[in-house]
Amino acid sequence: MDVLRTIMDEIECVVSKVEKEEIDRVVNLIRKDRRIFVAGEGRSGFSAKGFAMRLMHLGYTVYVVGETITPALREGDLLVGVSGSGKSISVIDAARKAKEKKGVVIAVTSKKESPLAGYADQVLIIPGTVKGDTGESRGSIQLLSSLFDQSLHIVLDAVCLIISYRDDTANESATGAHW
Ligand SMILES: O=P(O)(O)OC[C@H]1O[C@](O)(CO)[C@@H](O)[C@@H]1O
Repeated sequence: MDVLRTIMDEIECVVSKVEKEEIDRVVNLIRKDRRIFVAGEGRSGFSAKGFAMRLMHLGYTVYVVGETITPALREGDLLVGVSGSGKSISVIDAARKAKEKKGVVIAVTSKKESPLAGYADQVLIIPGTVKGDTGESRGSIQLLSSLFDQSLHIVLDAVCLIISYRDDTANESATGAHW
């Protein structure tokens, strides 16, 4: 089996199923006049941090939930919770707290019917295989949540690219924000 070819085909299949309208609504919720918090566990957390870093390069005020100096979320702030399964407790908890504080919640997940999605004002469904999927329904040769993780990274980069077009942010300016 050509493993690389199969992985590329799997990613293309998942990314092609992401709703463009959901991406547009997510882009519209990301504004410079509101603070943005990201939350995620494990590999989902790594992608959430990558997303936060790129938004910082684009001039947004971004924090990672759980980091040492992350402030409290306030009314009107945005939480982007990332969980393929939609079941990771710390991410659900962050979403619940954000709603209690009258924040806006985006859930980036594979599962529309998950606990995380239940707290969301807006979902971004990336229908890639996640760790709990079993049998035929996995639809992937890869282990655990790899297919979700890979597709997630591409979709969040697409969100950042669309934001850069909207804000007219050039590569040079983003480079200037890089450490
Ligand atoms: O994306 P989820 O479902 O919240 O899972 C978070 C992480 O949990 C793990 O199973 C273990 O950290 C990772 O594989 C996964 O990225």
